[in-house]
Amino acid sequence: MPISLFDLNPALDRADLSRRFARDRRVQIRDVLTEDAAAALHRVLARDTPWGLAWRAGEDGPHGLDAGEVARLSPTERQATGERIFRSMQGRDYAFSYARYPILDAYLAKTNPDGPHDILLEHLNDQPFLDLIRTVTSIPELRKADAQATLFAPNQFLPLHIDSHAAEGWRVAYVLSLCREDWRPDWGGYLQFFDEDGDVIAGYKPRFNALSLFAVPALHAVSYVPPFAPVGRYSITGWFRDR
Ligand SMILES: O=C(O)CCC(=O)C(=O)O
Ligand SMILES: [Fe+2]
Repeated sequence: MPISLFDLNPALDRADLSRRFARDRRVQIRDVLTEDAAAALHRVLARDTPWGLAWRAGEDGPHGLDAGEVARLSPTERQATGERIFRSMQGRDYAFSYARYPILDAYLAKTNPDGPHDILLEHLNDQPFLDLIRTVTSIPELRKADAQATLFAPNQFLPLHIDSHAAEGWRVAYVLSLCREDWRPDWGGYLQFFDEDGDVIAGYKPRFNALSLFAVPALHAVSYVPPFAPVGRYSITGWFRDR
């Protein structure tokens, strides 16, 4: 029998998770999948995902490059992009940089029909998973999820923002973290939550097989991954929507 990419851990304490989400508007579900499913999904990210690049530097962007476009960037273009991002963050402009593979876009464009990313997207939108999320969040209207694979490599980051797309039906953001078990806190890449004064009120370390959920809008960021971190802040992320 092929290994499933998405078997939920049957032992989750849904009542406890739901109490925590109601209290904090966020919760992290550790060991959300079975060990085998999480390992299979990690292999898809580490071996079978054609990573593109998402970046922005102030008014320049957001840009979404696919893997082929990234491969064709000249060293001069790479350096110029890095400098633009650097200057934006030195000042007050918004910028970001991370590797990504847009799973929903690829599904709709039939880029790799019935490939592992398509199967994953179907599981994310299947009743067992949506039921878990509806129960934990107590939002019965949640009806679908989009998805992208993301990889924050050294020197990448996603600064403070709020996911302000409520008008498009975004209700709950999710990050399924699929990193090494022994991620060192000093390697950055935390999903951090902030108060209005800029103080960090919570932060989730990159983990293997942990699903973070939070109601949006909310002030959050992915902290900078320093040059000495190993490549590997892998996740599947997106939003659960009510329409
Ligand atoms: O990867 C994460 O931890 C969060 C990603 C995020 O905030 C976003 O894509 O809007
Ligand atoms: Fe976000």
